[in-house]
Amino acid sequence: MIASLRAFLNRIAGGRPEEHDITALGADLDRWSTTLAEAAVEETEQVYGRRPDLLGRGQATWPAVRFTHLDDNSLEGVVTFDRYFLGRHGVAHGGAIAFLFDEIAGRLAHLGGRPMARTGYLRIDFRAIAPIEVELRISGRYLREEGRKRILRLELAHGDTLCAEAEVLMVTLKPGQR
Ligand SMILES: CCCCCCCC(=O)SCCNC(=O)CCNC(=O)[C@H](O)C(C)(C)COP(=O)(O)OP(=O)(O)OC[C@H]1O[C@@H](n2cnc3c(N)ncnc32)[C@H](O)[C@@H]1OP(=O)(O)O
Repeated sequence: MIASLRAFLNRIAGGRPEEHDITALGADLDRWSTTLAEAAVEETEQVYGRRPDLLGRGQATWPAVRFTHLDDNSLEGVVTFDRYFLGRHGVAHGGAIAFLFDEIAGRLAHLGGRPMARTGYLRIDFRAIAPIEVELRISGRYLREEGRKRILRLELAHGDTLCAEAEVLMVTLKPGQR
């Protein structure tokens, strides 16, 4: 279903359907919204975004990263921004890159069984355009750990071109902190 939803969003973003198809699609979506409302559950019970075994952790609105290497202190992977993540002129939206980086930072921060942490800052430099619909490389590693603070470095590259880099602070949550 998630793969279908991802493909659907991509088609919506890249398509210009006929008027009658737009009307029919809206009606179909409304019907499904009603059905899904009846299946609503609490956050702790939901499946969406909670399947690390699936591409994109089982959520359709996250750029689908495929990790090629994971150890306790670093990760590498590939990602393709599809049409849904277009900013303009064939280039990925900067917010999509921020979304990608925050998610990867979350993954990196919790490697090696480290305790739960949240993003304190995510400082991004956009160095070159990140084209959509081509495979890009992502990498992340620990710069240092200081008490509750984990300082991480992330990179997004197209071939030899560095598209974006970020320094991220992840802060270990205190007992009882949400
Ligand atoms: C597996 C997939 C998981 C996906 C996870 C995705 C990650 C996310 O998106 S999390 C959502 C976005 N982030 C948030 O909502 C966080 C909101 N902020 C907070 O909750 C808090 O500010 C929090 C937890 C980051 C830090 O607060 P708190 O626990 O009170 O820490 P606090 O005692 O103030 O600071 C601890 C240290 O971090 C430093 N610090 C905290 N925030 C910052 C910051 N923005 N800039 C610089 N330093 C900071 C403090 O200076 C302090 O340093 P030191 O120990 O040297 O004095």
